[in-house]
Amino acid sequence: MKRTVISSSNAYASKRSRLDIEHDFEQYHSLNKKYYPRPITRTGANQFNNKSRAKPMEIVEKLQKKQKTSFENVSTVMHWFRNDLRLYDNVGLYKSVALFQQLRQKNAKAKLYAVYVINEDDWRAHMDSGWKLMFIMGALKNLQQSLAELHIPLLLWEFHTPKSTLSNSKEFVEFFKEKCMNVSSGTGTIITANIEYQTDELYRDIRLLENEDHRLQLKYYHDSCIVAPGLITTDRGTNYSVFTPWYKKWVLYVNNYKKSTSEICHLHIIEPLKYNETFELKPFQYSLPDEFLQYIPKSKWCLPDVSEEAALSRLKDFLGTKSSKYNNEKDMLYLGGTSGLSVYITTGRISTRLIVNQAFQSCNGQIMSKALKDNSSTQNFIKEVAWRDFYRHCMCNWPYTSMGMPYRLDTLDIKWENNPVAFEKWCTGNTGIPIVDAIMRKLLYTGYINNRSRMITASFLSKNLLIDWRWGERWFMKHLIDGDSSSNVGGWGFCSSTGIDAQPYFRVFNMDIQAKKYDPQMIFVKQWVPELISSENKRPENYPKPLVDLKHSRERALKVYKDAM
Ligand SMILES: Cc1cc2nc3c(=O)[nH]c(=O)nc-3n(C[C@H](O)[C@H](O)[C@H](O)COP(=O)(O)OP(=O)(O)OC[C@H]3O[C@@H](n4cnc5c(N)ncnc54)[C@H](O)[C@@H]3O)c2cc1C
Repeated sequence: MKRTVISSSNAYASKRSRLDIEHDFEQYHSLNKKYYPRPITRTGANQFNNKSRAKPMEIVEKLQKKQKTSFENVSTVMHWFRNDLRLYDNVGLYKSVALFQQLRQKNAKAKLYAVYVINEDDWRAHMDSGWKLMFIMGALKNLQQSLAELHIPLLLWEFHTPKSTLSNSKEFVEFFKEKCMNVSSGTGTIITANIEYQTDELYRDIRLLENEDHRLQLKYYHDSCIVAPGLITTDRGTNYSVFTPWYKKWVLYVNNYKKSTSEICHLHIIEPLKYNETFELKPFQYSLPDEFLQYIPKSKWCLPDVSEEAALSRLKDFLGTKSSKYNNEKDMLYLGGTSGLSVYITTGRISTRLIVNQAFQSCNGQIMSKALKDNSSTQNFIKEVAWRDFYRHCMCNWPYTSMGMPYRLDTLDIKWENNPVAFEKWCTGNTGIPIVDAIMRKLLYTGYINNRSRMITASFLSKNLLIDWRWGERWFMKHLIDGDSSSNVGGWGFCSSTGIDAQPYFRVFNMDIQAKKYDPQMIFVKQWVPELISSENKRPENYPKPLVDLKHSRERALKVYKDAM
């Protein structure tokens, strides 16, 4: 990702000024009660497991089965963009164009639109970061231009209510229907959209499906995964909760498609439209409120290029130069050894099908080696992209993990220490453990840290500090440019031993070993913790003493976890 080059002292100065702003650490301690006054309980979560409560994804599928498409009195087709802000290989958009072409044969005046809906309350409830929202706003402007070249206007609708309402509410359904009616001048509209797998979003879609009528028909599609949720099950038809066997099936599934084509994944490319609708391209009037931008360093921030082309060229660069070294370099803290594609993937500026198709070209015809341990660098890169699918599948299978609950419900009994002062020090990079502080400061300053960094800091928070992993999970969402609830919950569950296919509880990262292995010359640490630049082996006065003793805190974690599990 292209970012401004900053000197270490700038980084620290900027972090200090940000500290003055960051005051409400309590918001990370629990779900926001304004939006979730009655959070799900362990019993409620178990209802999904014992099938006494239907999973939202199943409800969507059931409702969709009953649907029939009718073009009667329909004049408008509209694609509703969500986390799929791209033209290239977008299933819902592709279907939208196909439906429109069918409709056009019946109604020569039919129109095709695209829409994006802003609900700031959804952003607040989900703790979307300023970095990510700024990226989305830039991407929308760019998308508006690209769509205009296809003669498709992109509308921006804002849903605001005085009482802070999420989009899974009946108020939203009314708002949405009314907006559609206005666009189609009182006739019917067909909406296409790609499914988002978090429960709030699925319940929003369910509500809309339940309120379908002749004025509004909704068509939802699987798009964000390479293999859609529900397609990979064990031979007994149950859901996988362990990655490796799931991944082997995933590979089989993908290879099966490849047998009949030259590509490994099917891409959905829209043909040029024979359609020449003219309209005035008006700049969007919306600007992000300050509350979402307060954590962004004003003087130095630099967003990655938001265009679809930038995502493609980033992929090309990565596959051309770095991917062959991925196995050795992906974890190094001082190198950019990974693709840096996550913000593009999270916001949907690039499809993971396209990524895997392109990466596959350098895999000698095999997406995975016969023995997993022999996977080449590029094969392992594809495997990482598969982890993203895995976590999405899991969120559909265990929906309570999208409602603030751990996958392993027994871990609710862990007696967290939850020291708010220790939490603040972790958040702001002042724990006195250099590697943790360097990573947390980088996160604050840039909105991005690599996977190893996320694992190190998540392990430190949940094990060494014994702070409920959900505090850290929320902090990450609020500060990551690529914040994605299923991967974030999945990653935190893995590191804190509370989630799906997690590390065993007795695996506690040793911070000294992590530092020696992934930043042996302290290049990364000295960049972000400039206090340590000139300190040979002595701890300088202006750098905090370690918040915990690593050995003692490890033993404490083992005991507390063991007592609960
Ligand atoms: C505690 C924790 C929190 C995380 N939170 C997020 C998050 O909010 N959003 C997010 O996109 N990823 C998250 N991850 C996964 C991973 O760290 C990032 O996807 C990755 O660091 C992004 O950088 P990259 O694009 O350069 O990755 P690359 O190594 O180049 O990987 C390419 C893509 O594969 C996917 N991917 C890679 N590793 C993982 C993984 N372990 N799990 C799921 N998908 C993966 C991502 O889409 C990534 O962009 C988290 C991991 C942990 C341990």
